[in-house]
Amino acid sequence: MAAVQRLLRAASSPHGGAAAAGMRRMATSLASEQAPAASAFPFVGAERMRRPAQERDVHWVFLGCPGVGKGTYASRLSRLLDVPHIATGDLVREELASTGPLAAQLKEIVNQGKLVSDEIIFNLLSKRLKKEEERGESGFILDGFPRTVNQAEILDGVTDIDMVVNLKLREDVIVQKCLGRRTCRECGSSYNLACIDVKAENGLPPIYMSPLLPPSKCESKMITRDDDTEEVIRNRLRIYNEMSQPVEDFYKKQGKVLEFDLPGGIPESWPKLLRVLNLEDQQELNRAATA
Ligand SMILES: Nc1ncnc2c1ncn2[C@@H]1O[C@H](COP(=O)(O)OP(=O)(O)O)[C@@H](O)[C@H]1O
Repeated sequence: MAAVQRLLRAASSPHGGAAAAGMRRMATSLASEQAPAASAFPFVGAERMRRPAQERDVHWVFLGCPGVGKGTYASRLSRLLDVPHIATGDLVREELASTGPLAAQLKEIVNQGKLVSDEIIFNLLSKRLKKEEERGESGFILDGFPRTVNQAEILDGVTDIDMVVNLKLREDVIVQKCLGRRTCRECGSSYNLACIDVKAENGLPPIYMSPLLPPSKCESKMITRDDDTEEVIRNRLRIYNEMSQPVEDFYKKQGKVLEFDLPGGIPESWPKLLRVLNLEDQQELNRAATA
């Protein structure tokens, strides 16, 4: 983890761009600190999953269009496996909500649905990883990062990503889901007011997703993200297809991508995801431990 951090710090330094070649060299020298390369789909080994989180060393990436549900499933898996869920969008929003020097600059970029610079992202990420190291945490489930091939290459230079889960959902549903997203301004819980019920068409399956309504304590405190307007959502989808789709191809070439078509809302999708990840046993073990 320290190696990942040092590299991300180097990438976010003012000389980061010019130091690309140096970064590669650094990555090579840091390689000796890394664990031996994992097989493409280590999660299929149930034994590995039964080991404590420190030994399991989960290094996963969640890809997928804005609003597809990366945060929902990545955070559930992070609780199940006891590894940190690191969402760069959350790091950006924390910075936005602060009085830090970056806040005004970030607001303009994010509210237009554009990507913030790699330098800023590496900076935020390296601060987050430093906290993780101080807390003695290990492993990660990354959500919203990498979003460009450049980010993927830098990450690839320093750490071995075991698996990339690519969540997929039809675009018309994604727009409805983003428009329905709400967060409680007090406790930070996420909800969705959209009731999605679309028929099968043009070879696409029907899909039903019930709304995820807030409990009464949160009802009057719902807020909508400034970048969840239809215009900005469509812009984010366009930018995703242009900048982040190539990241899928980057990892596909490495044989690390698990494609996951969401069959519906959480009640339908979560058990299916656990099944394909071979994690049903883990859920049972956690239940037994907390019973
Ligand atoms: N890896 C990244 N690279 C560049 N910009 C990012 C990255 N992660 C998040 N952002 C910025 O934060 C915004 C919100 O990100 P996120 O919460 O992941 O949104 P989404 O719902 O679009 O997946 C993005 O639109 C972008 O401006």
